[in-house]
Amino acid sequence: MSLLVNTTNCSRLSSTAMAVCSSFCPHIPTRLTKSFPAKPHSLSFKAFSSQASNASSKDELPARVGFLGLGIMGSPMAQNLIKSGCDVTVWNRTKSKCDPLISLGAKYKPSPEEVAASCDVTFAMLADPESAVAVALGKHGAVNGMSSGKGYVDVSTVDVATSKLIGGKIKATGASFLEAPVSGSKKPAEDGQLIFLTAGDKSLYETVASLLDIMGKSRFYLGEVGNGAAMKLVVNMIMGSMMASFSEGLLLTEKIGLDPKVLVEVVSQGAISAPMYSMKGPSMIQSVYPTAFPLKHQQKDMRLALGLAESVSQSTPIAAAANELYKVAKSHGLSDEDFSAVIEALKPKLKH
Ligand SMILES: NC(=O)C1=CN([C@@H]2O[C@H](COP(=O)(O)OP(=O)(O)OC[C@H]3O[C@@H](n4cnc5c(N)ncnc54)[C@H](OP(=O)(O)O)[C@@H]3O)[C@@H](O)[C@H]2O)C=CC1
Ligand SMILES: O=CCCC(=O)O
Repeated sequence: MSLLVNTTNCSRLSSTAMAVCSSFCPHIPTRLTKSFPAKPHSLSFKAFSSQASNASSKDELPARVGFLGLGIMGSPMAQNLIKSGCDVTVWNRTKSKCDPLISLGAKYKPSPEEVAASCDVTFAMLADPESAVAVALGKHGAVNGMSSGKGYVDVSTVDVATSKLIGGKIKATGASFLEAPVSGSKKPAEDGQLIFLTAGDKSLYETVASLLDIMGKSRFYLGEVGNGAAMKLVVNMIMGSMMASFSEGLLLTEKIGLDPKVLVEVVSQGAISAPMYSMKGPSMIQSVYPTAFPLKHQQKDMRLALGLAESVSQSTPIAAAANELYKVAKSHGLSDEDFSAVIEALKPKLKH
């Protein structure tokens, strides 16, 4: 059950929430208004699970926040925490991506282990299950720096088994674990408008609620570890199929002599309207794909979603067909383009 809370940004949090927020971000005075990133819309709705409605009521010690993984998503998320006054320590495999954040005031540690050891709560935003495991559990991985009283929040998109593996090892140190994959892409990450799909330790969820609210517009608490990962995969499975279907529509419109720009407009006014179509349609028509969500990650999510479906014998033929298109697009060197480049897999020159 969800409770909808009408709010604009942290400046509208309750005084209790603000007090907890400032305890996480010691440089934030109780009045937060100017410290938080501006939200693009003057009014937005925040959806919280019913259990989360008092999530900011706990009195926590001041927290040092770690952030591992500074790619398209991790960088702006960490940046929003820093801009909000949080005490943030960063690490990224490619060190140069830490530099802009260090310029903004972040501290740097040379390994996930050292970040986790020096922070109360550590977030991880990694590419895929393999990198999430490597950073959490590998040599000098975060698990080596975890102990009772600390928390690890994995916001990467991974499968249920991976999340359970990481969560289990983290919890074995006495620390808490929360999975919190996000819906929303590069721009929502920059604007602090992500949607968190969380599951795991409820106490950690409550502890980091104010931090999630800096980076996002809503958060769902879904129970035991795996539920957040699974929900995220279902959402992205739908999105991947939608994009593949939209691609077919754009190309068919053009083939029959109609203007695909008009199709985008027609779609935007009807029941199947989706921001994704209006945002990406115009550039797809021009065959340009500025990367917000890399195609390789969308294909990874289709693969993981199909595995999830297989595990419960759920038939997903549409998603399976869409996945094949993403695989074709990858095989033609489009992995690092935006996932809307899947349309290229339907063009004659790319046909096998
Ligand atoms: N982009 C989007 O719109 C969204 C993405 N997501 C998900 O968020 C996660 C991150 O996505 P995004 O930021 O776009 O991806 P990027 O590819 O931009 O960033 C991936 C991050 O993972 C790191 N990484 C990759 N492999 C390893 C490894 N073996 N060891 C250590 N670090 C590694 C990269 O480090 P390095 O810089 O050194 O390469 C980088 O920090 C993914 O799980 C994705 O599915 C979720 C919602 C939206
Ligand atoms: O995982 C990527 C999600 C992208 C989006 O929600 O727009």
